[in-house]
Amino acid sequence: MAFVAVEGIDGSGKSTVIQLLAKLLPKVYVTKEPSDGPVGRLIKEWALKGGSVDPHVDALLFAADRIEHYKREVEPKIREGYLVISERYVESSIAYQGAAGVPIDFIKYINKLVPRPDLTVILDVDPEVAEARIRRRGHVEKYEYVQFLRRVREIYLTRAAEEGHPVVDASRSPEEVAADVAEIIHRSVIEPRGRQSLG
Ligand SMILES: Nc1ncnc2c1ncn2[C@@H]1O[C@H](COP(=O)(O)OP(=O)(O)O)[C@@H](O)[C@H]1O
Ligand SMILES: Cc1cn([C@H]2C[C@H](O)[C@@H](COP(=O)(O)OP(=O)(O)O)O2)c(=O)[nH]c1=O
Repeated sequence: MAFVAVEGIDGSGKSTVIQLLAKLLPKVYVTKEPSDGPVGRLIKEWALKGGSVDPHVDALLFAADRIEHYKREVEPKIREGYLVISERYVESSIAYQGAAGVPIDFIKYINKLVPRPDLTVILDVDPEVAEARIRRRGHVEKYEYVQFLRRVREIYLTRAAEEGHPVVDASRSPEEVAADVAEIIHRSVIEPRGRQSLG
């Protein structure tokens, strides 16, 4: 049916909001990157724990995981008629590996093998707020430090302006954020498909 990517820095509330979206929208299939596949596991067990010496390696691994994720999981579920919502997709690589110094043209090029989503929504929150939320959650990972997340946020917002991605204020309650995101998905993804099927 359609494919939506929900993006934002760690602690912006993606997982929390996506769980609420699954209750607000029809026939939702939830997935995420890095995936649970072999490349995704390598990323989580090695790259994100500081194993990789160069962020280009991270970009390549995330791109490889994404191709596998899209072809094995996302594409089949779209064909089965689901509204597939992925927590993170290409914009995460552009924002995070871009902030780590990898040229954005390189990141775009290695992600050419997967299609653009029907919609990308950016959850936006001050990195200090996000960091405080993460601290309450527990483990902090390689890419989760405030000054780094400030650069990640800037790239997300630049990309949103360039590509027309809607940006949602994620500093509010999960319910308010989820209601806004659901309305955006309804307006730009679900309703246009309803009109198409009406001919
Ligand atoms: N809107 C919110 N307001 C306050 N706390 C939140 C909000 N959304 C999520 N949290 C909390 O912040 C932490 C990170 O949320 P999570 O959904 O895991 O973020 P992400 O998936 O973007 O890293 C969790 O402990 C969660 O309960
Ligand atoms: C998908 C993706 C994630 N990341 C980073 C963002 C996060 O800090 C980290 C893990 O993603 P995260 O959403 O935090 O997964 P989990 O909740 O399982 O820890 O990977 C990239 O740097 N590039 C990417 O392309």
